[in-house]
Amino acid sequence: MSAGEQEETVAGEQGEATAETAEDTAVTAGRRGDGPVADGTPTDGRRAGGLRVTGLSVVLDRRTVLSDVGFDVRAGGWLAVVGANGAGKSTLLRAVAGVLPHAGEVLVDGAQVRRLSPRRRARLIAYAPQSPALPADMTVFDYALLGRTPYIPYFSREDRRDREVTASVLERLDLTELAARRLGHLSGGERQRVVLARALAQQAPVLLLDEPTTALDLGHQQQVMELVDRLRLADGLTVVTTLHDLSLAGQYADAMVLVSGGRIAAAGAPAEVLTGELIGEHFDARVRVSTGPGGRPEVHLERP
Ligand SMILES: Nc1ncnc2c1ncn2[C@@H]1O[C@H](COP(=O)(O)OP(=O)(O)OP(=O)(O)O)[C@@H](O)[C@H]1O
Repeated sequence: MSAGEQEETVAGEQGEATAETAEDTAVTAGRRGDGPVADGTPTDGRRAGGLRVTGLSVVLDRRTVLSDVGFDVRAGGWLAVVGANGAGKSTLLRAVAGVLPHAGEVLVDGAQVRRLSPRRRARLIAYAPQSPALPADMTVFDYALLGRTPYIPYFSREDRRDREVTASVLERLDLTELAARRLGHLSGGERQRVVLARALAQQAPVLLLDEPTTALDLGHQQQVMELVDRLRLADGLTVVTTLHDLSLAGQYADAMVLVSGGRIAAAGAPAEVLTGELIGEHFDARVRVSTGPGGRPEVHLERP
């Protein structure tokens, strides 16, 4: 049984089914059925990889950790989820990934994810957790190959294409040299890239990444973010990622939600969310926000 299955379920009533009118797609964060749209364009949640989350609530250990969270991400959009420690970001990603019991709805291309078999769901949503327990004796290649499981028929083994996809992902993440290495013998940053490799090998249209860069050196941070962005632009991948590095989030995401106390406190374009005022209020930090290339916000810590 997974950790998610052991955790306590469900707050509040079930969320509504997908909304279909223009009014229903209005950009009003935190209301059931509403939410920001990754590029400011309304989405009907029915295009390839379009993600809609409505009325998402999670109770853990009798405590409401997420309350009535809603947002839309257009197919091919990149939504960054930001917020202070304990705000509920990882919980949000885990609920969307379907590994945590929740109230509310998650829709991909209009389909209610909770109604799909785990196998069908895994073909739609790939999730790279922050620091999963890894089997120490498994090789890097075999672990990344697990991403192909939803495509391998029951009672069969992977085929040549599964191995090719896996090898190609490892190469793009600088992991080819480590393919035969046991997971127990990797550094923190190498482990993090292997977890990402497994998610990418899944080739799902929606990719959820929980803090994908925390253990990475600068070069590998850039490599991972650029790779994800290239996949997004080339294949229309829809990306949702939590990120503590607000400038990095502002550089890559085209929409942002700020989570605070389990609710969405602000939502919109990065420049609308990454303001000195909002960061001061929700992170208890003093910062200066400047405008970088392309008008994207850059956040600098300032000594009080
Ligand atoms: N199994 C659990 N039982 C009870 N409370 C939990 C459980 N898991 C997480 N929480 C609580 O839920 C809240 C949200 O946790 P979550 O991990 O989603 O925060 P986060 O925003 O991702 O934080 P961080 O930035 O530190 O990673 C926290 O207060 C945490 O202590």
